[in-house]
Amino acid sequence: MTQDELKQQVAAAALTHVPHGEIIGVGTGSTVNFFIDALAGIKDRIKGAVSSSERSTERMRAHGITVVDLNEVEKLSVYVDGADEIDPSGAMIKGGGGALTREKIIAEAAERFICIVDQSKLVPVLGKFPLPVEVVPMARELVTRRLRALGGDPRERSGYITDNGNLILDVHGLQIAQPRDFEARVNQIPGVVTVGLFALRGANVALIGTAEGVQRKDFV
Ligand SMILES: O=C(CO)[C@H](O)[C@H](O)COP(=O)(O)O
Repeated sequence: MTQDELKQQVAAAALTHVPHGEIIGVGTGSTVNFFIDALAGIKDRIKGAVSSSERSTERMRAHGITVVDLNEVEKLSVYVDGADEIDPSGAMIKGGGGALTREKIIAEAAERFICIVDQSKLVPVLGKFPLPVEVVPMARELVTRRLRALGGDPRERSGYITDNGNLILDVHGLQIAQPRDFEARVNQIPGVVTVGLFALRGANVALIGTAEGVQRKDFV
């Protein structure tokens, strides 16, 4: 099976987690694109979706899925999103697609985070994928120095501006053995908008696309 087929398979499996008559949270990325396309087939089952990026909003609207402002939503039981890496505790690196801030906001608002990944995203320790950090432009050099002091090699994502008008530093060379501690430390650097480490609020369920079918992993 190709990687795209694995993504498509896991995206279809996530439909069973979509609650009837509710608004759901929808993430960003190529795996989520397959989920949005599958969701279109059952769009009458949901009231609408909260979107984590302009790209996902556009794709959902093209399918006739109603996109709702998070501020108008009282209850969000489920958020479906991909990840760049996920470790055995359900902690993730996200933000390869640059949507980490809105993703983290929606993840925090949701009762359950359903992570959809193909098996290549499973890692024993987070950090091989460069950790994205969204930064207010005037703090670029300050945050770069602080991240170096934490052992990383931050590199600005060239020519990229987030949906919120900020830049992204991709931090190479990390081995994040204590993701919750590391997330808290990076969050505290002034100028950091969001670190793409989702450990303090990790996944509740991972659906993993493998050549042998979709596997499910629950995290406590
Ligand atoms: O965090 C994300 C976007 O900001 C994505 O979930 C992550 O990059 C995975 O993307 P893909 O499904 O394309 O591999």
